[in-house]
Amino acid sequence: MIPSIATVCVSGTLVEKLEAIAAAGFPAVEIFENDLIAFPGSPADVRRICADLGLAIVTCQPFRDFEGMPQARRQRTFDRAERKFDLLEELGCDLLFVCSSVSPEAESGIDRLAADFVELGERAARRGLRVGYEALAWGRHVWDYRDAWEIVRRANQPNVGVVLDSFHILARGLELTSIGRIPRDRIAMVQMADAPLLQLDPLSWSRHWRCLPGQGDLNLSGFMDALAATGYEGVLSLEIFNDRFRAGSARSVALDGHRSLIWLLDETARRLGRPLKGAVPMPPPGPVEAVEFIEFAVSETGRPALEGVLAALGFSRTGRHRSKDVALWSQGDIRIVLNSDAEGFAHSYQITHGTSVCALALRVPDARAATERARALRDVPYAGAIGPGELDIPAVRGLGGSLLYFLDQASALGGWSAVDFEPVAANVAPTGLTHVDHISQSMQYEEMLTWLLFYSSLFETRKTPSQAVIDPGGVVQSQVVESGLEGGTGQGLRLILNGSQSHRTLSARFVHELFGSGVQHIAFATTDIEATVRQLVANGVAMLPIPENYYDDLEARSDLPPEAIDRMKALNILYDRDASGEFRQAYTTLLDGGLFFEIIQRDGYEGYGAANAGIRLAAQARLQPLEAPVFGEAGAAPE
Ligand SMILES: O=C(O)c1ccc(O)c(O)c1
Ligand SMILES: [Mg+2]
Repeated sequence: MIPSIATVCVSGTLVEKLEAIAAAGFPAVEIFENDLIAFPGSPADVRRICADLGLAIVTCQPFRDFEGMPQARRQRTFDRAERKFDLLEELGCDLLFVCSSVSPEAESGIDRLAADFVELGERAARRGLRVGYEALAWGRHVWDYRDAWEIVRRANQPNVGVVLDSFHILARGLELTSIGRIPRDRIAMVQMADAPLLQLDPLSWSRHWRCLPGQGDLNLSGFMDALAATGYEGVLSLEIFNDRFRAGSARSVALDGHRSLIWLLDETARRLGRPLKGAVPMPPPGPVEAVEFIEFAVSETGRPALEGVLAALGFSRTGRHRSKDVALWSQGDIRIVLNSDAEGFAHSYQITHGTSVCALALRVPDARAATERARALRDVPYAGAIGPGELDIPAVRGLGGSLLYFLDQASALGGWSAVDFEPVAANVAPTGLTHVDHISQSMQYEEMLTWLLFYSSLFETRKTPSQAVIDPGGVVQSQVVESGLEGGTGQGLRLILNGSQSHRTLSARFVHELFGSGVQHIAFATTDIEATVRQLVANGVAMLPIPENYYDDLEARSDLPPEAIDRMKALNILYDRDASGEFRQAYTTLLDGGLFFEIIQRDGYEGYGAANAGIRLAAQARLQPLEAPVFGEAGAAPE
C-alpha cells in the first residue's frame, strides 16, 4: 500500500503543510478542498509545488452533496462535477472523491442513487478519470460502507469504486468482514484514522477527535485484516481532523503520521504472517526488560546537592568513569549516572535545562534490533563521541531532545558498567530501594500523542486509557504506557506521560520553567515502605506532608486498622487498593530542578495510585504557590 496523508491533518498554510508532508517522507498527498480554496495561486501552481517536493496528488476532496438530488437540481450537480473534473485535471490527479450526501434535499432509493453514479462514471471516463464514493458516518441516506458498495456495484462502472474510511466504518460499529468481499479493483482509495472511544455524535467525534493509528482505541487491526484480505495495494491515506494537531507543529504531526502508517503496516504483516506490499522490513517489536540506568545532566556546581539527595536516599557512588567527569550511583537494581562532563551531550543538555534527566537507558532483548526498528520507524538516531575503549551505546532522540539508549545482555553492551566505570566501594547504607518502578515525563499537551506513538511503535507495549487528574492549577492528562511486565525477565518499563492545557499545573510549570519536556519524577520500589521512609527521614530527606483529613477519610472508607493508618500518617504514606492488591506511596518534596522522587510498595496492585494523585498535587501546590517560580535557581536561571 502507498502511504499518503491529507493536508487537513497538519497545521499551517498549504505550502507549509506540503513541505512538512514531503519532509516526513510521504510519496503522496490528498489536498483538502479548503486548503486549495484558501491558496493564493492556481491549481497548476499547487501541482508544480507538489511535483517539486516529490509528492503525487491522490485527490482533491471532498465533492459533497452529489447523489440523490431531485430532478430540478440534478443537472446543476453534474455541472459542478464537470468543474471539479477541470480542477482535478489541472492538479494532475485522476480521482473524484465523493462523500455521501448530507443534504436534506437528497432523495433515497438505491437504484436512483446508482443511476447518478452511472452518469458520473461515464462523464469521468470521457476524461480518463475515476470516481470514489465514501459513506460518511452521518450521511443522510448512506452512512454504511456496505450501502455505498452496493450502489457502486449496481452502477457497474469500471472506473467507479468505494472509498473506505476506517473512522466512518468503526465509529458506526459496522461489521468488517464484508470489506473482504469487495473486489480490490473497486476500492478507489482507503483513508485511515483512529480515535479514542467517546460518547459523542459521529460528526463531532470525527471533526475533532480523530487521531493517528495507534493513538486511539478503534479496532484498526480488524479493519486492516479485512482490507488485506481483498489484496488491496493502493493508497492508504491518513485523514485526521484533530484540534491538537491543528495547534501542533506540522513537521512533527506529519512525521508522526508517517511513523504511524509504517507501524500499522508492519503490525498487520506480522499478524497475518506474510509480507504486505509497502511494509518496511524491520525487526519485530520487543519488550523493555528493565530500566538499565537513568542519566542526569548536572553541572559541577549543582552536583554536590544532587549527590547529597542520592546519598540520603541510600545510593552509593559505585563507579568512576574511566575518562569523563561521570559517576555511577547505585542501590539494589537501580543505577543512576551523574554526568558533569564539560563536553558532550549531557553538558549541552544541562545548559538548556538545568539539573535534569538527559537520558534513559533501557534493557531490551537485542539492542541492535531495537536500533534498527527505531531507524525504520524514522526515529532519530544519535551518535555521540566515544572515548578510547568506551562502548558505543546505540541511542535515539527521545522526549524533549533527551536520549533513549538501548542495552542488552546478549552483546558486549551488557558489560557497560564494567567497561566504562572503575568500581568504587559502596559507602552508604541502602534504604531498601530495589528497582525503578516507574518514570513520569511531563510534556506539552500537544506532544502527548507523539510520545505515546513513539513508545508504542518502538516496543511491545500496553497502554491504559488516558486519565484526567486534578491539580489545583488545572487538569492534567495522564497516560500510562507499559512494556515487558508480563512474563518478562526484568521489571519492565512503566512510563507515565503527563500533559496539561493549563499553564498553572505543576506539570506545565515544569515544562515552561525548565525550557522543555522531560522526566519530572522517578518512582523507586521498596518491599517495606515504612522502614524505607523512616530511614529516609532519619537521613534528612524532606517528605511531602499529607494533610490529616486524608487519613480521617482513609479511616472512614477503608477497613485498615487505626494503628496502620497512624503509622502511614506519621510517615506521610498514601494508600490505595484494588481487586488485585494493595499499594502504598510517599513522595519527597521538590528538588531544585523541579524533580521529585516517589517511594512505592506494591503488593499485587498494578495501578499508580490515581485516586491519590489529586491529594499529592494539592500538597505540592501548597509548597510551591502559583505566584512563585517553582523550581529555584536551577530552572529560573540556567547556568
Ligand atoms: O467531515 C467531513 O466533512 C469529511 C469530509 C471528507 C471526508 O473524507 C471525511 O471522512 C469527512
Ligand atoms: Mg474520509
